[in-house]
Formats: sequence, structure tokens, C-alpha cells
Amino acid sequence: MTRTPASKFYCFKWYEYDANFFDSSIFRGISNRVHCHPPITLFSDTSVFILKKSCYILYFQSNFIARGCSETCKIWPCGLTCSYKHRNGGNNQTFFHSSAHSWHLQCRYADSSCNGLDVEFRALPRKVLWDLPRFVQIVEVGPRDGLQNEKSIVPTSVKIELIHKLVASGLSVVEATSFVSPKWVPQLADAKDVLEVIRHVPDVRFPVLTPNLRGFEAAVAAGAKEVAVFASASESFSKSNINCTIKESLARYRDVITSAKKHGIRIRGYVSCVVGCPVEGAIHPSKVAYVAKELYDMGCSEISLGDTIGVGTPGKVLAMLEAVLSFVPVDKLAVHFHDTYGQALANILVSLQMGINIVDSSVSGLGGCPYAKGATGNVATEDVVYMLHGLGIETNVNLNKLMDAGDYISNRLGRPSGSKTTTALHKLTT
Ligand SMILES: CC(C)(COP(=O)([O-])OP(=O)([O-])OC[C@H]1O[C@@H](n2cnc3c(N)ncnc32)[C@H](O)[C@@H]1OP(=O)([O-])[O-])[C@@H](O)C(=O)NCCC(=O)NCCSC(=O)C[C@@](C)(O)CC(=O)[O-]
Repeated sequence: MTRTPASKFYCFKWYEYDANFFDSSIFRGISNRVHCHPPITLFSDTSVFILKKSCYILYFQSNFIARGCSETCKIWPCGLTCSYKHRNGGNNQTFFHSSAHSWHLQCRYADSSCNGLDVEFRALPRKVLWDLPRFVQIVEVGPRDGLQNEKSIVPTSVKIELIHKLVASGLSVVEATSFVSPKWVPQLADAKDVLEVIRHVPDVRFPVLTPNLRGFEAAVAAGAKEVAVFASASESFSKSNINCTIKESLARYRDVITSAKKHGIRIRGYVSCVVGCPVEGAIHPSKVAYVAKELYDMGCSEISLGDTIGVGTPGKVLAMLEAVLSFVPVDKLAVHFHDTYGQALANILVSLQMGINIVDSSVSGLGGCPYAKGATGNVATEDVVYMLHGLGIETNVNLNKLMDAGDYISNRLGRPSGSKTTTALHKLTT
């Protein structure tokens, strides 16, 4: 068995079993040994899962098993996804009938014969969508990464209103601002004023960037409960962004992290330029893995891997993730993509396939780094939410309310939203 019980899915591996197997005591014996909560109750209907080849993996959603499929549910056998609903209610109906055929044939058979069921099948190739998370935590970075590069100073009241609107959409982690030098990033010179207002919002995490102990202390004084340190996998970018070498930055962050631990403050760690650097070009995955490991070992609770200039492609991202995953557990990793080459959603998808379920994004696709020439905005949160919801992945975010927040800040900045989803949906409604 793989998968954690918390994921609500339970995974079994099957080896060359036919229809009879699923009604057999061996089947029940295996399922009883599966460590899960709530316990799985088997229905005779489970004999429907006919697998022809060896080593298939089935996922059972807990409420499917427990309620006899009284609600929409999903099963991923043999790389196919099926979602179906009971129209007429009632449990213990047989959805699929035993046969020695493969799952695909089974689906077609069920489609034509199962009275009372609204059966909708989508064939999703196993290699592509077989192991996506059920829930993705979005870390909204618009108020910080999104605004830090804006030339005209955005009024503090607008930043605060934006954050309130983002929270109203259901976002539960919003990176609020940075306690960096105002000479380096004038746009965020009002960090204290922003944080002092929004920190009272309940049940939302508001991480803030802190480049050194001074920034950390200022953040704590303003009420920060979570901070983020930001190192780079590129030596050149480290110098241009925070004016020190990677080694020096890690020494600084060690001090920040030590102090944060004493205060019981959560620390996020960023690694920038995880695929490429504006000066050095391609960055080797081992460099990323090194910095990620250092930050993780120091005590960062989460490491966000930033494609700062948005040059990543799924292949490059996979290689980078593989290197990092040798040192940092997958549930401690987040991905942070800028969309310079339009690759961000594809990069997110492969990251999800690798098991990552924390994604940074910026409302309306705002963003860019003042020290990364040519970098465009972060991937738009609206587009990420649209994709995730389309995949049946929960985010707890209300897309309409999120688009309201995006419209608000786009209007204030005097330009159209950078979200393709927003643009498309607005065209439909105007
Ligand atoms: C790190 C420093 C401060 C070094 O800056 P420095 O000039 O090397 O350091 P310094 O100690 O000489 O300080 C210079 C001045 O800043 C003051 N200072 C010093 N520290 C602070 C502080 N915390 N808060 C407020 N003021 C501060 C300090 O007091 C001094 O003031 P002065 O004496 O000249 O009047 C500077 O380089 C800096 O603030 N850099 C931040 C740049 C930044 O925010 N970049 C954008 C981050 S985005 C990113 O990194 C990528 C990411 C995370 O988004 C992920 C991705 O997209 O991939």
C-alpha cells in the first residue's frame, strides 16, 4: 500500500487476479490489513474491478467504499479515471459486471448497461494523471512577489484591501509583504503598516520575507507569525538580489532561523533560480538540491523552489525536483513558477505528479523580480485554480471571488489581468 490515510485514498497493488478474486476471502483479507481510517467496508460491487495485467494500482475513495457510491466518486484503476453519480440513489447496486475483460472494456460495458447511473468516463493515461493530490495548498504571493516590482507606489490601503479580498476568496496562505531594505525594494517600505492591520485576520497564514535578522526582528515586532528566508541556487543572483554569496546568505539565514525557532515562528525557505539564472544561464539541479537541503536542515518547515525567471520546462523541472527530492521530503516542498515562457501550468502539473501539493501563485499573474531582468509575473492564481478544479483537485478557493480580487488590483494598477482564465470568463459574461 502507498499513500497516506489523510489523502482519503487507499492504494492496493493487484497481481494477475480475475473477477473471482474480488469476492474472495483473500481480497477481504488484504483489504482488512490495509491501515486506513475510516476502515474500508467492502461491498460485493467491488468485484467489478476487473484487472487483466499484473501490478495495477487501484485507488478507492473512502466515501465511495463507505457509502456505496452514493456520491460522485473517482477511481483510478489502470490509469483510467471514471466519475459517476447515482441518480436514483440506493446502495449496493452493481455498477459493473464481472468479466474477464480489461478495465477499459469494462467501462464501455457498464456505460451501456447500468440503468439509473449517470456514467461519465474519462480515459486518462496512467502515466499522466494517475497520482495527483486531492488537495493543493495555494500560497498566494501577489501582495509580495506580485507588487514588489511595481514602479508606482501602491497605496498601503490598496494592499490591505487586496489581501482582504484574497482571504475572502478562501486563500488561507497569503504572503503579505517583505521586511527588506526600502532602498532595495521601495514598493514594500510599508511592510509594518500592512502587517499590523492584516495580522488580526483569523485562520490565515501571512508569511513575510526577511533577508536578515534586522528584517526578522522588524517583522516579529509588527506581529509576524511566519517568515520566509530567500536564498538562491545561483551565485550571481544571490549577489544581485541580496548582495552576498550563497554561503553568506545561508549563514545569515541560520541566525534568522535560530531566532525564529526561539519565538516559535514558522519559517519558509525559498530557493531562487532553480532552473536558470539571468546571468549564469542554466543552473545544475545539484546546486538547487544543495541550497534546499541546507535550508531544510536548518529548520525551514517548507522549501519553495522558485523558477525566478520562468525559463523552466517540464523536463528541466523534473530533473531539478528529482535532485531536491533526494534530500527534502516531498510534503515539505512547494513550487513557485514565473510564466515568462508560458510553461508555468505545465511545470505545476509535473510537480503535482511528482507528489508536490503546495503551489505558489500570484493573483492576476502579477509579479517579477526587481533583480531578475526580463522575468515576467508569477503564474496567475486564477489559472492555477481553474486547472486544479478541472482536475478535480480541491483548493478551498472560490474562483469568482478570486477573480474579484484580481479585478480589484488590476483596476488599481490600470492594466488588464494577466490571468487567461479571467480574460476568458469575462468575455463570456460581457
Ligand atoms: C539583504 C539586503 C538588506 C542587504 O543590503 P545591503 O545593502 O547589502 O546591506 P546593508 O546591511 O549595508 O544595508 C543597506 C541599508 O539597508 C538597511 N537594511 C538592511 N537590512 C534591512 C532590513 N531588513 N529592513 C530595512 N532596512 C534594512 C540598512 O540599515 C542600510 O541602511 P542605510 O544605513 O544605508 O540607511 C538588501 O539586499 C535587500 O533588502 N534585498 C532584498 C531584495 C529583494 O527583496 N528582492 C526581491 C526578493 S524576490 C526573490 O528573492 C525571489 C523569490 C523569493 O520571489 C522567489 C522566486 O521568484 O523565485
